[in-house]
Amino acid sequence: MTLALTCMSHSPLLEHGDPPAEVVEAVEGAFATARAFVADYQPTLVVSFAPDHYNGFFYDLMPPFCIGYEALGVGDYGTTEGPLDVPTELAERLAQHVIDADVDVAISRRMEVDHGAIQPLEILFGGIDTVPAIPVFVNGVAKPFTRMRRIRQLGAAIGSFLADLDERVLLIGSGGLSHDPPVPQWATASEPQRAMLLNGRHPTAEARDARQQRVIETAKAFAAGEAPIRDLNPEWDQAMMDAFASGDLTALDAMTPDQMTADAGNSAHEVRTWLAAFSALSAAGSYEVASSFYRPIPEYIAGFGVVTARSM
Ligand SMILES: O=C(O)CCC(=O)/C=C/C=C(\O)C(=O)O
Ligand SMILES: [Fe+2]
Repeated sequence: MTLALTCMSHSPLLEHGDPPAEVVEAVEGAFATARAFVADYQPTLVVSFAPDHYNGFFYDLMPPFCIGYEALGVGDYGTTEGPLDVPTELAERLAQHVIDADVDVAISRRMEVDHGAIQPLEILFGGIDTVPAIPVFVNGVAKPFTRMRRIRQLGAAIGSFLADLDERVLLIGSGGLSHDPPVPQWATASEPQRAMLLNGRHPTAEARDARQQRVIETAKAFAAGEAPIRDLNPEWDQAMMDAFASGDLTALDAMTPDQMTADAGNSAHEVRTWLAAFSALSAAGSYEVASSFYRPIPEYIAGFGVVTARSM
């Protein structure tokens, strides 16, 4: 019936990075604003668009997007491990609706989700099973990428289902604007990294720690100006946020995956979750942005944004 939205960057460095206190305070303030927006809206259902970082989806079978009928947090970077409260029958109806709308979405009856899906739930709701939530995986790190038009169509199909429900639905889009954290790329990966990208499910504690430590060390080097990764791109980020706020999402159809990578980094494709969420929101009619926060934060390797919006 009504739709609202929170899109936010996530970062494995939220608990492991060390930005200046003033920056941490500003980010906490943006989270508090989003929390108040959500508390005021009182959602009865969450639909969460999130990427994965080779914790739940691997190159042995990599869909562009996937609806979870059941889901489990894997517990990476200190996030909560265990089941989300997924309304399975509703998720099944959602997937059927999306497929009927000519978007051939994958489904999972046991979706494993990582910090990308879990951090917003923890930040906004204080836990991963405090509100019914349907997770929708949107590939944001693993080539090949769909065109942005396709993400807009996915969001529209999901939004048209949600807009007819007798529920107060909060849409979440999780992930970066510009950023290029050290997620291995198949083309340049070592053999051990390729084995992880292919099927690295359920790593040992030591293997997970080694992966995580590499990200933490890269963030320190990046903040010192010494990491071989792409710079943040605040102009690109602001243009994306302006486009989402404008309500004209078709303007983003012209973007190409290669240019997005070149402009804003390998993980800038996570912004697809924002497009899916805004496109779903627009299915309920015009919308307005209620709050908007942005900071380029090298210590988090992120052009870091937090936006809330609601249909009018
Ligand atoms: O384990 C690996 O090697 C992958 C690294 C990783 O998970 C990095 C994640 C970074 C983000 O989620 C981000 O900045 O959006
Ligand atoms: Fe990410």
